[in-house]
Amino acid sequence: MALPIEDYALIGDRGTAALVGKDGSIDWLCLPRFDSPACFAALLGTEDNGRWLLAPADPVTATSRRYVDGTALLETTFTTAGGEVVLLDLMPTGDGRADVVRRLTCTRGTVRIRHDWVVRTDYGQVRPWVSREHAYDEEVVVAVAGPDKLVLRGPRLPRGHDGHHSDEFEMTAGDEATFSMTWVNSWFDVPAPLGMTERVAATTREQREWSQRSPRDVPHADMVRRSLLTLLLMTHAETGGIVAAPTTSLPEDFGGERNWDYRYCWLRDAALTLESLLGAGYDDEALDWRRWLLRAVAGDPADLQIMYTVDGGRQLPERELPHLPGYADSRPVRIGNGAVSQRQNDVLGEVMIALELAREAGLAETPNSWALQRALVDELADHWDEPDNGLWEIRGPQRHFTHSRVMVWVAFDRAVRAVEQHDLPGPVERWRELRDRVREEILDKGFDSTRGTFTQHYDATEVDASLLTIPLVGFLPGDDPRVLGTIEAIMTDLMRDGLLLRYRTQTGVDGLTGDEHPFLACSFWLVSALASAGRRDEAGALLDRLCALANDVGLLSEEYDPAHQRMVGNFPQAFSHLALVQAALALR
Ligand SMILES: OC[C@H]1O[C@H](O[C@H]2O[C@H](CO)[C@@H](O)[C@H](O)[C@H]2O)[C@H](O)[C@@H](O)[C@@H]1O
Repeated sequence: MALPIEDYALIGDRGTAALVGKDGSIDWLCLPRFDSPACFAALLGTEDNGRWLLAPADPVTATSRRYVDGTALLETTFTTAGGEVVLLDLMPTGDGRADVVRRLTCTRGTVRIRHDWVVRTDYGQVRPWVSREHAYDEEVVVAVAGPDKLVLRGPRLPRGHDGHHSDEFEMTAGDEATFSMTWVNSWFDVPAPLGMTERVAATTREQREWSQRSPRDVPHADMVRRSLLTLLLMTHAETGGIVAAPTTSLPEDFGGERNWDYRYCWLRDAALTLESLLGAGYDDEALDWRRWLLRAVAGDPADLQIMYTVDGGRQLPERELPHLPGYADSRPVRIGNGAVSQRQNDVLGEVMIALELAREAGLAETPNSWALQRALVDELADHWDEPDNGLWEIRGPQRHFTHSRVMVWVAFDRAVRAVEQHDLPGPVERWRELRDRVREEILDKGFDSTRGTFTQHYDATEVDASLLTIPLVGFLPGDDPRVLGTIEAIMTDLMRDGLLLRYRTQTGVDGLTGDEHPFLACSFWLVSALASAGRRDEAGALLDRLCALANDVGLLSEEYDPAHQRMVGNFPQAFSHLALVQAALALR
């Protein structure tokens, strides 16, 4: 049985990432890429679906964790009656390899350690062939199945029984034991051992240098730093693609069907991530992502997808994995994502905002980069009035979602500004005319003058938390009475225990069964909207409360269940962390 979501921490090498539990077990790891099949999938099943445990065998009386300052190196300290042992977990970056390093150091007394290495490839389903081999003057344990080869190294290698490789050994104060696991394709030889000391030092240095550039003149500067570093870990180093989260199917509703695969690059989430990185002064990342975008979207603008694989691939068909029982029995476990074929009209607006910010940060347009934006805006100009599935990717009927309409306005607005302010070529008269038309339409059909609020879609009287972005994208000023009315209506209708729901599921708008919990990004948007309305004290108090919801190492999932005080949904979630950064910047 997996731990509560908040009991996990993230380590990663910017190619993939792992979740390490407070109990010393790595319960989720896909190798070599975020969206590769998992070789440790206990998170969505049992330890027999694969995990790697290193922890005291004796009862643990206390556990504490922290990231080594400014890095994603995780340190877990276990105390037992007999002593104390510190477990350092990391995935070295920057060398193009896929390694996990786990170093145990006994700091006090004597501690008996339990080691359990259970590899199950293909999302916890396939038992590999495991053998001992000699390579590079040492004995190693090698697990092979299909395309995967996993090589375990260490001072004491575990022995096989019942599909597990296990061991127990004693450590006394001053002892150190370092284990590593390396993935290669099965047709390659066992790779050379890692230059451990040098790679650990280099990873520490790289991450520290990067995170030291994070802004300090913002509230919750440490949380902002951790969020930015978490977003960096979700950015694929080689391709520049940014995943929405490193997990699949952590449920939005425990025991329910709202279980989705987030290990892909949504244009919306990636553009918003980039906006927060640029806002925090990280300009270099914009170039990598723009290159990613140009490659992913290349071709006919009519073929634009709302999400891609991290290398820009277009195929991510949704399917279920019946062999996994799911986190807390939440079935089905899904891989791939059916939302890929949806129409979501907000996406281009998000992309145009991010690219405008990049331009303003000094990233010059190339002929290709502007030609692409122009082609996409022209394509939108031919379809701007069509209904869509909205940013929440509802699986019910398509609608004219007010948020999507506002983002259509944004797309035309940023295109007009590119011509007016950056001298880029384009049919500015047509874009201006469409921008003004969609604006009038929104104010006419998306606003309920009786209640004084914008509405979820043109046929609804319901509100939706996405409307909080209206002042943030510049559609109306933050102190406009229509914005203030919308903030009030959202706080009245969607607040649950001080946190915001995205929308009320009871209307059936999303075409799904079950309910969901407050969506953390929406509460961060409320912070930003309150700040733009001049209500900075209220905004600051809400930001304090939201930051306090992060787990002990500063990570947030997608949603939060205030009644049971637990995290819900995929973890850690870029949407939550990027919105945290933007909220803190709004209160700078
Ligand atoms: O709630 C239904 C939808 O949930 C997922 O989408 C959510 O996550 C996306 C990635 O962070 C985000 O872009 C979107 O705005 C969220 O609603 C899921 O991926 C969808 O398939 C699902 O329909």
